[in-house]
Amino acid sequence: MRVDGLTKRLGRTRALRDCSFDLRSGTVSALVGANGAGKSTLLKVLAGLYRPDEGSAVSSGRVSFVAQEKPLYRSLTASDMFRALARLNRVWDVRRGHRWLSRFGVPADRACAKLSDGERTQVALALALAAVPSVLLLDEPLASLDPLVRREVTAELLTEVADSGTTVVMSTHGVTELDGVADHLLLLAGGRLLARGEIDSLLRQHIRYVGPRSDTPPVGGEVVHARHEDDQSSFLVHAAEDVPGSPPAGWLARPVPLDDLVLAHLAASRTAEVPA
Ligand SMILES: Nc1ncnc2c1ncn2[C@@H]1O[C@H](COP(=O)(O)OP(=O)(O)OP(=O)(O)O)[C@@H](O)[C@H]1O
Repeated sequence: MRVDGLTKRLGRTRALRDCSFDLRSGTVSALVGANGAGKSTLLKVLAGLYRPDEGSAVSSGRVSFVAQEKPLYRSLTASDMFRALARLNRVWDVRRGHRWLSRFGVPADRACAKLSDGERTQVALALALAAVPSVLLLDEPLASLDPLVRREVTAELLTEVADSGTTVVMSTHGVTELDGVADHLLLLAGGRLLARGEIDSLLRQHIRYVGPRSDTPPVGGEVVHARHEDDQSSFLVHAAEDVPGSPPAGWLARPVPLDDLVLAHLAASRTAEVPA
């Protein structure tokens, strides 16, 4: 997947601004950002539902998209939809779809209108997987699922995509759920990509320094967050390169968990003025 200088306007809103990133096939990316940051818009451009105003977005192979609203035919059962879509798609693995539903105990012979919200999510995921996609785009797929099923769904999805080499981009507000699941992070704020890259590298490059009261951090790099007390300062620094092993004298260096890293960037983006 290659996105280059992507800008998308919706009405008078610039929902995406000059976004660029590449994703190798088989990667699993967490797409995070505040409400209105542009996550759904990015997924819709990647799915080919929106055309870029500037720049480009190219995904190779078959693309499956599970939209946030999970539109399904309410009067049809999952089995009805599997049959109908088998006729419309050249590649269609109905057994894979049914396997997913049985795994989560979702009835394939009940009209979607009579399923719970979480069960409808499972039908939407089953349809997306039955299309045997090379790229799987999921817009907040976990939102309607209970905590135990969330964990099971992410684990099962990982197994499914690892076996097939599928590239996954999944938007979410629950970053902790994707810790250990996603290998890439795409962090959007005001339509711009604030941070992106391999999660392991981002975690190595973000360090919290705690030391004597100071207006400046003890090392170079972007200050994502700073807090000052009477005789102590704390800086969360994003270094361009991996951070050296030992901190400067008088300072403690602490690793930053993924959810803290994301929250710090989101908080910083809220206070920063985003130029129109
Ligand atoms: N059809 C539309 N017309 C005009 N503006 C729109 C339209 N759809 C979305 N927007 C605006 O584009 C921006 C990005 O919206 P988007 O739905 O992509 O955000 P999001 O990150 O998915 O948010 P959420 O986490 O709340 O789902 C928002 O400011 C939103 O108000």
